[in-house]
Amino acid sequence: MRYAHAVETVRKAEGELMARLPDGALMQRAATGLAGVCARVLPRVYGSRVVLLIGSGDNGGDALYAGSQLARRGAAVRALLVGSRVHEAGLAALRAAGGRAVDVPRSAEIPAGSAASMEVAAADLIVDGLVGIGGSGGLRGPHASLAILAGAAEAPVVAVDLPSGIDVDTGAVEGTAVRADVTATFGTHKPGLFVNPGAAHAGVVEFVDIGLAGELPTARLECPQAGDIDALLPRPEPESTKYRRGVLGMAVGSDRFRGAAVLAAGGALRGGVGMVRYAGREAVATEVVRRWPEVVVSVLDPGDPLAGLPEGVNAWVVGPGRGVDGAAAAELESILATSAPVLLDADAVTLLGQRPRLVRDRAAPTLLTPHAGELARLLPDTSPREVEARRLEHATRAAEEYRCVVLLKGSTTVIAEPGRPAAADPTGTSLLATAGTGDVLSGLVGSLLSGGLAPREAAMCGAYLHGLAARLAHDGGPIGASDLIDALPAAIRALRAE
Ligand SMILES: NC(=O)C1=CN([C@@H]2O[C@H](COP(=O)(O)OP(=O)(O)OC[C@H]3O[C@@H](n4cnc5c(N)ncnc54)[C@H](O)[C@@H]3O)[C@@H](O)[C@H]2O)[C@@H](O)CC1
Ligand SMILES: [K+]
Repeated sequence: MRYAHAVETVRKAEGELMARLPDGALMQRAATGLAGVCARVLPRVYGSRVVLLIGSGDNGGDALYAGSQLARRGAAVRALLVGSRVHEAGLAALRAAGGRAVDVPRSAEIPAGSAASMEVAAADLIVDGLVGIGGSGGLRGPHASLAILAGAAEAPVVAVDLPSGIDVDTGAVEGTAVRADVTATFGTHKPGLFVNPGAAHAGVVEFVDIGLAGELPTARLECPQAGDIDALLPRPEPESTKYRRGVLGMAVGSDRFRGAAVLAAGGALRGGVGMVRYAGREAVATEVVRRWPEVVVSVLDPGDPLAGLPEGVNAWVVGPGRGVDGAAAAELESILATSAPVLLDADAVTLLGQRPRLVRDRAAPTLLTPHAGELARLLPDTSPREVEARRLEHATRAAEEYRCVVLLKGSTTVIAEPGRPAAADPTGTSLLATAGTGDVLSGLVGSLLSGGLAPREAAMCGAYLHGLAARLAHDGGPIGASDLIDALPAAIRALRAE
């Protein structure tokens, strides 16, 4: 598991650790780790041209000390000083090691042909020490110009602690931010490194241990790795039966959206469910069985559909392609009245917006799996764009307001549960942005719920496998939701191999 802590927590932990260590010891640890990351990114250190972008805080100090270590190993190191101040001891160390510093004019624009722009263009490696956890908002003035120059340069960019300009606690990017190839982060991960758009600016994140672990409380955000998912995933045991492995009820699809039912059932079957019990109209049930003969169907009578809902299931998936009419609302209410865990997706999430108490007052576990548009409907005065820009914040708010677990789908899938650290899925990919992939996810997560995982853990495992399956299914061309289903067994096998 990778753990991320909010800025306030990092500062407190660093303060406590610093009080017990000699002056400057933490910065030396950070700088040594950073220099090691830089040395691995460069084909060779000796003779390389390294350009440091230096702001006025300790983030610049880390970069200056790391630069001094690289200079001692024979790199030609230039520091571009852009802040109103500079970390003096770091600068002295760089100079003593043979590095040079150039003052960048404080004007907003850095003209082409200026010394700074030529240094950046000719670099073999660019180190972003503009701002770290002390940053606020998008980059301003010459900081922004340097970030843009670094983005246009050929050289790889290593960010110090985090890419300057991303919001550390949320991953929001409001204005200009550095785009890094590698981020060397100190002491603990920061939430913005795991959540887009911040995550996309961070590149590969390398953790540098500065001995902070003992000072840190419970994480704000967790990012599961293959081994965590493997450990959580229910496995069939010798005494397993189809009932013990889980019976999943599915109220999905409609005459208009038959494919949603077929895809959701496929996601469930390949997720390892013991049995799928599909409930729906005859035409849909026929399609489901044609594609998946192992599904047991309950054909619902249009005159009295609630009477036909199967009993004895140990989790439900409701909503994809089901519609938002009165019958769908009555069905949702009836399923939420059971004591089984229920996953609500798509139309069921939309219906919930008008009836929040259905979930709020529920004793049994409930999991919502909206995309940004659906989540926006659950929160008054919130637009889908706002949800996309600050995913973690909005998923957390919805989980608290509806007192349930929320998996927010999208560019980074995040999972929130009141009183627990949020989780960010690391496998997401834009390959998943096609019709029907959400239906597959609902079935997959439903199968894990029916297998006995709690909603938060089922959501974490489902999101991870869903993204991994997309990556495995991809062989250069586009993929569809059906390909994801086919790739799920390989994704589960790959967990063990990783
Ligand atoms: N506190 C500690 O114990 C340690 C801190 N370390 C480093 O110190 C960093 C934090 O240092 P600081 O607290 O000095 O703060 P930063 O170096 O992150 O930046 C603060 C400075 O940047 C300016 N600034 C903020 N937002 C800006 C924006 N959007 N555009 C332009 N300028 C902006 C501020 O005016 C301020 O002068 C960490 O990220 C890490 O790199 C490490 O050395 C490890 C130890
Ligand atoms: K930085």
